[in-house]
Amino acid sequence: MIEITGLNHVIGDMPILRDIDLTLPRGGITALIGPNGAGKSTLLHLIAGLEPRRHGALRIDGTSAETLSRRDFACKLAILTQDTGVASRLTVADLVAFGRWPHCRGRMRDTDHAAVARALEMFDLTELSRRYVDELSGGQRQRAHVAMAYAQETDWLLLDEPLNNLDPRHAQALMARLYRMSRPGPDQRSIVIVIHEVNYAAAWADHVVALKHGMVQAEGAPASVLTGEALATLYETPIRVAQVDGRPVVLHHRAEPGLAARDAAQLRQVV
Ligand SMILES: Nc1ncnc2c1ncn2[C@@H]1O[C@H](COP(=O)(O)OP(=O)(O)OP(=O)(O)O)[C@@H](O)[C@H]1O
Repeated sequence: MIEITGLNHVIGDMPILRDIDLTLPRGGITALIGPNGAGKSTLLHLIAGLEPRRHGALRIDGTSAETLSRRDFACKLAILTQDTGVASRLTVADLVAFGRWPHCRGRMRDTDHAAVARALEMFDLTELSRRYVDELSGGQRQRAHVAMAYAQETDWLLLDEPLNNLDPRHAQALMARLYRMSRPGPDQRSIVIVIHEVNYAAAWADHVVALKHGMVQAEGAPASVLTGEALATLYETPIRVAQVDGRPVVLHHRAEPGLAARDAAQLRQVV
């Protein structure tokens, strides 16, 4: 598990994260949700050591983050940030191979090539492997970056909005793969994922953490965090939640009750 205690983060004189005490369970999918600017990316960056942590403690699977070397850290935890940049004149296979750097330091062995091939296959990229990354569509490029993080073969996978640019088929396929790899087994991964479309959290997450104004507003199982009342408070907008197949379905697109029926009635009158 990842244990965060007393985490505070300030940029200039602006508090970004405040008094975060959080335990992210090992195995399964933890979804980080919350409005724009809540501090979700900052929290992932601090966990991954991309930004210096000045206040608070971080333990990863029982080991204090300070005692891990950069290389050990990179073999334990991979992060996909929102700002991946576009790697020009790099093929998909080359990009994914970057995920092997902490293991091979640029000297790819058979095991590294095999890991790259697995990652390409896992994310439906085998046919695109020789294409240049800057010639891919946004969704294909996003999948290539997720594959790079996956190829790092770490216990922990931190993904900041990996569903960006993905169409429903690929978004669902990605969540299904993450779900499968996070189930118990010898290669079980622990996934922490920032998601804006809360229905993907509702459908796939085991644990949900809701952040607002740099603080944890709620955490727990999807059914306990993804209620209409809690989400309306979190996002400061009307939100209704229905139940389908025993899981919450979040209706945030037009949440006023009866609106669709009234629209339809009005339309009938016009016609
Ligand atoms: N480099 C920076 N300098 C100043 N402020 C920053 C910097 N990076 C982030 N912030 C501020 O920190 C706060 C949290 O940002 P963060 O990106 O962590 O939020 P988020 O929850 O991931 O948002 P989003 O959903 O929009 O991606 C925001 O108010 C943002 O403006």
